[in-house]
Amino acid sequence: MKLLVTGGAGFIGSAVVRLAVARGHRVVNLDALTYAACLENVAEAAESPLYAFEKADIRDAAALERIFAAHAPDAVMHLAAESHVDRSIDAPGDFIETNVTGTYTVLQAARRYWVQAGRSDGFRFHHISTDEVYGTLGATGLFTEETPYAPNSPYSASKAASDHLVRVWHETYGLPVVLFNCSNNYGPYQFPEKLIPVIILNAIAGRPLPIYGDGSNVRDWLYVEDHADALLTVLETGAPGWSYNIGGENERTNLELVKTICGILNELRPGAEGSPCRPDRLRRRPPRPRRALRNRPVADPPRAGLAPVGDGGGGAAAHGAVVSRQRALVAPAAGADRGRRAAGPGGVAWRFWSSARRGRLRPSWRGSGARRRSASAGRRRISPTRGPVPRSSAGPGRRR
Ligand SMILES: Cc1cn([C@H]2C[C@H](O)[C@@H](COP(=O)(O)OP(=O)(O)O[C@H]3O[C@H](CO)[C@@H](O)[C@H](O)[C@H]3O)O2)c(=O)[nH]c1=O
Repeated sequence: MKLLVTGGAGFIGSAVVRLAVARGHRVVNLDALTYAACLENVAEAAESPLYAFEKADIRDAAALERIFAAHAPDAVMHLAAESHVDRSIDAPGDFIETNVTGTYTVLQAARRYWVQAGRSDGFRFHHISTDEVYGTLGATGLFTEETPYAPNSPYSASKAASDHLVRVWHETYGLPVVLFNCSNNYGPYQFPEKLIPVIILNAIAGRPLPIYGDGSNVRDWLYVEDHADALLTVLETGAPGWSYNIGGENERTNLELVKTICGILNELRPGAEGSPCRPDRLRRRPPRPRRALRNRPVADPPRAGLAPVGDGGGGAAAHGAVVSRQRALVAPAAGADRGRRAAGPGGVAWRFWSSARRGRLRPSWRGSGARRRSASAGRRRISPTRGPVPRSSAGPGRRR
């Protein structure tokens, strides 16, 4: 397949580009190279004849038209976005511009191209969004694809708006779209403004470790390469008009996560100057506005399946790279036939498997108990008017 990946020099986008090229897809990386993007993130893939780069802004309709015509992609994977919640609180304008106007402009360009190319059924527009659109979880439960949208920050409101635009380009114009909402990604090349790279870099440098509130907010952590794997898998097997939640089934409070990272760093650099990472380095920061705190005890040891890669040198390690030990796999639902039936015609239900927590492979899906409302996994049909709507569950968790 030939993929047009917007934001392919960013954190999640570059993981998609690297994996897609490694799997033999042709990839056009479209990126404006704003502050959080870096072509080093795709240096390996860029050596491949399968790879091409186009520097462009997703709000530039003329550039998009040229790029669609020049490369004739089979699918768009739209990841270009402003993504940092804190920045959106300080300066929301860029988020509206890039995430809303930008997504609209890409949708229009994709639609025009798709119509001119004869409205191929095989074309796909994949929109990669966030579980932030669902807002705040209670002390129990998980987000599902049917959770009502309740964004709490300018960032999440802009992503919610973009999700609605994508859905409507399917409803109104028939564009074959698929929508993804993921939990917190971590892994190589993450820009050091998010929690994990901030903590790693500060700890190594002997600086204070900033924790918002009392650190009891809970996040579900998804290894970025597992996320890329899920996105490419659904690209090959998923049906248009559906949305999928993607999570790592790996919930930790922020405080537990920070302590885990400290523990790992202390093992790796015992007695080194600037280390060890001590609790007295924790610095409480005021909680971010409009973010309720939830305190939910997590039973398992707070190791979080994280292990560092690299030696603190350049590349990934410079951004505080971590790699998941549990290596959550995207696998067809146990009893793939049952999964297929649950998901509806042409679709496959996916579950996330994890060896985390008890050190062995086990399904992170725990069946159709009270927390999970049905046996169909992690997706919902966007358009209820175009076919049966499977009951859905298996969304990532998010508690603040
Ligand atoms: C940067 C930073 C964050 N935090 C807290 C705030 C949150 O409760 C938690 C994670 O913060 P962040 O790493 O900024 O990520 P968060 O706000 O959850 O949003 C992320 O996760 C979302 C997916 O849920 C993505 O859509 C966003 O693009 C991404 O930024 O850690 C701290 O306590 N200290 C910090 O220095």
